[in-house]
Amino acid sequence: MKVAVLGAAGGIGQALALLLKTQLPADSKLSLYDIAPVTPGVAVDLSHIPTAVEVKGFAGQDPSPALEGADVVLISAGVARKPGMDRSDLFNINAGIVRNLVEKCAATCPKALIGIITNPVNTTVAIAAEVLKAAGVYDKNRLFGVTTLDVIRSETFVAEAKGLNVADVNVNVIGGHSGVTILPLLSQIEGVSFSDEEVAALTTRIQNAGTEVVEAKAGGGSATLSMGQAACRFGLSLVRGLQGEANVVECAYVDGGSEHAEFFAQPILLGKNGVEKVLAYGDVSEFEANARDAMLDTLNADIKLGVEFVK
Ligand SMILES: NC(=O)c1ccc[n+]([C@@H]2O[C@H](COP(=O)([O-])OP(=O)(O)OC[C@H]3O[C@@H](n4cnc5c(N)ncnc54)[C@H](O)[C@@H]3O)[C@@H](O)[C@H]2O)c1
Ligand SMILES: O=C(O)C[C@H](O)C(=O)O
Repeated sequence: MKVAVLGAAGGIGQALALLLKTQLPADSKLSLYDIAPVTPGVAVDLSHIPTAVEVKGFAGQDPSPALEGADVVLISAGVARKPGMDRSDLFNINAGIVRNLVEKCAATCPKALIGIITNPVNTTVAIAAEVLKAAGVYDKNRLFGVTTLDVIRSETFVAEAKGLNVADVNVNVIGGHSGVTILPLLSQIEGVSFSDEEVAALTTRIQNAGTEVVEAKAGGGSATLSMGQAACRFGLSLVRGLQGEANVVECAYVDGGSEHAEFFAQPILLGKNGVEKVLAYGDVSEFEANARDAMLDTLNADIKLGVEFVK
C-alpha cells in the first residue's frame, strides 16, 4: 500500500507523516511531497524510525514522482488561517493549489483514493471533483473531504462534559467543515442525555473549535497536531478498507447522493473501492433537523464556488 502526503513539510503534513510512519501496516510505502526544499530531509529524518514503512521525500514544483503508484493521496498543501479570518478567506490561494495538485493526481494515479484536508474543504472538494471530471477519471467513491477532526473533537468534548471514557464515545458529524455546516448529532450518542442548553453550547463549541485553536495559536497557524491525528485515523481507515477489512466506517464529506447537497458529510462504509456504501445518518432531533436545514444555503454556495472556479 502506498500513501502520498502532499503538503508534507507543513504543520499537519509532518505530524501526519510521523503518525503514518509508525502506524501504517508493514511493507507500506510513504511518499512525502511539498514545494518546501526541506521535504527530502523530513523523509530522511522519519526513515530513522525503526518501522517497516519505507519513506521517500520529494520537493520542487512537480508532485508527479511522489504520486506514482499511490493508492491513497492525502492533501494538506496550502495556507492556514490566522485570527480574524474565516476558512473561506483561504479560497483565493488554496483553490489553485488544490486544482493543480489534483490535476497531477488525475494524470499519475487516477485510481487513488484522494482525501482533501486543505481548506475551505466545502469548496476544495468540489474543485477536486471538477478537475477529475475534466480529466475523465472522476469516481465519486474515491474522493473525500476529511472531516474527521470534527468527529474527534466531538468525541473529546462530549467525554469531558459527561465524565465518560472517550474510547467509548462515538459521534456522527454531518454537513460540511466550516461554522454552521458542522453538525454533530449529539442526540444519537448512546447512554447520554443533554439538556437543551448543553446541546446548544456543545454544538457551538464544536463548530468553533477550529477558531479556538487559531486564536490560541495567536497568528502561528491553525490545528496541526489534532489534525495530524485525525488525518492519520482517516487515512488508516482508507487503507483498512482497501485491504478488505469489514465494517470500516468513518464520517466524511462525499458526493454520496445526499438529498441535501451535492457533497455532504455523513457516515460511510469503506471498502476496496473507497466508498462501499453511503450510510443513512439516522434519526435526528428537532434541534438537529433545524440546524441541518439552516446550513444548506451556506453549504450549497460553498460548493457552487468550487464548481465555478474550475468551469
Ligand atoms: N480539514 C480539516 O479539518 C483541517 C484542519 C486543519 C487545517 N486544515 C487546513 O490544512 C491546510 C494546511 O494546514 P497546515 O497547518 O499544515 O499549514 P502549513 O502552512 O503548516 O503547511 C502547509 C504546507 O503546504 C505547502 N504547500 C504550499 N503550496 C504547495 C503546493 N503547491 N504544493 C505542495 N505543497 C505546498 C507549504 O510549503 C507548507 O509546507 C490549511 O489549508 C488548513 O486550513 C484543514
Ligand atoms: O479552523 C481552521 O482554519 C483549521 C481547521 O479547519 C480546523 O477545523 O481546525
